[in-house]
Amino acid sequence: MNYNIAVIPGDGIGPEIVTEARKVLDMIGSTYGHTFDYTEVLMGGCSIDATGVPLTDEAMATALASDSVLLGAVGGNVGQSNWYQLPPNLRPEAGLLKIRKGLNLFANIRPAVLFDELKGACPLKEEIIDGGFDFVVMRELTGGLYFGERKTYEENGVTTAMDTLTYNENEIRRIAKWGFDIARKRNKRVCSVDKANVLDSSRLWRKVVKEVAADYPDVELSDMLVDNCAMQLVKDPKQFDVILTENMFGDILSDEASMVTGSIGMLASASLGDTKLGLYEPSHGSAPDIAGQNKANPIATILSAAMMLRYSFDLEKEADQIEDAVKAVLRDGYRTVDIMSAGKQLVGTKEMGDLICQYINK
Ligand SMILES: NC(=O)C1=CN([C@@H]2O[C@H](COP(=O)(O)OP(=O)(O)OC[C@H]3O[C@@H](n4cnc5c(N)ncnc54)[C@H](O)[C@@H]3O)[C@@H](O)[C@H]2O)C=CC1
Ligand SMILES: CC(C)CC(=O)C(=O)O
Ligand SMILES: [Mg+2]
Repeated sequence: MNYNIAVIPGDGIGPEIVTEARKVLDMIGSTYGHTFDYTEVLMGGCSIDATGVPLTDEAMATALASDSVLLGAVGGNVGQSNWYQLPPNLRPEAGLLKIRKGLNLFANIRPAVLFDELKGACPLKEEIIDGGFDFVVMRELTGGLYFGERKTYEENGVTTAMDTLTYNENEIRRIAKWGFDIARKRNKRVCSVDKANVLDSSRLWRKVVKEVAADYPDVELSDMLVDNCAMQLVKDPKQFDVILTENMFGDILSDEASMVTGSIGMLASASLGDTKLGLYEPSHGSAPDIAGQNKANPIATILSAAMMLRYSFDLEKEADQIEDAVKAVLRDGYRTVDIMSAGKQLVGTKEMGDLICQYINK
């Protein structure tokens, strides 16, 4: 089969990690007789430099016409630049928000799995991670605070800035169904995370999630406040199967979840909607502090490419083979610097990609 993939390398480490994911896709393609045709698309800071905007209409049209989208990361240097003072629609991240909304990708799946091979890189105590853990963060992706009305205004000589967090019941219902459907294929437990003790949007969230739960009597539902969840993730990650939550809470909790798996460089992600067209990207950002140094861990992007094969193209066997190759490379002791521990062999971005390709055919 032939598949058309829109590729968005983006900024910072984006081009380096996407190169490795493409190598792995090509290796799996040549093994199974699939062809992946790539069309490169600009988004983020590189698009602003070239066109003046973070995502052009033409780039969006290319993504819409593709079978699937592979993304590295976008964004500038948080510590050292004034990027945050640009108007919201001109920040590199605005391209990402626009493409998620434009492709109607409201369901973001971020699997947090502790590979046996990486227990040494996990900061949690041995008795906590004994037996490993495997949960997913199911994050609503096109609503909430990142898409609400915002403004900065002067009143009585005082500058005030405002962001709004809005959800309607339909947006909550459709993501809740995704959460319960995924739980049904896993260990049948949904933990819905909100801030219903304070926020009206969370009170509605909790009510609608309970209504949806009535259609899934085989799935156990629990509710948890987000501050407690942040704590429980490091106290006892094994308790979770599917964490169902809104956009900003899911953004923050998934970064925390990544660290208990060993590194942010390990956490893959799939953004999906009502069609087979999905956007696949690592959960991390453009990591400007290590860009261009062959230090970035490409595994989150490579595992995201495996998710593309599974969710957009129904290529289960091929996706399994990539995941097995990643585990085998880790089992044999190869590590990028973010997951390095004593007695292991340090490799760079490119070498990690090459190793995973070699192990696909072992
Ligand atoms: N999906 C996206 O495109 C995202 C973009 N961003 C943007 O990225 C830029 C940088 O944001 P930060 O807050 O620094 O977050 P970040 O995720 O880029 O980096 C945080 C820390 O994790 C490390 N790190 C990230 N990915 C890594 C990898 N694959 N291998 C090894 N180490 C890795 C970085 O070196 C850094 O120390 C910002 O402009 C931000 O808005 C942030 C998150 C997601
Ligand atoms: C633009 C941000 C919402 C990107 C991000 O941090 C994420 O999706 O994890
Ligand atoms: Mg994030």
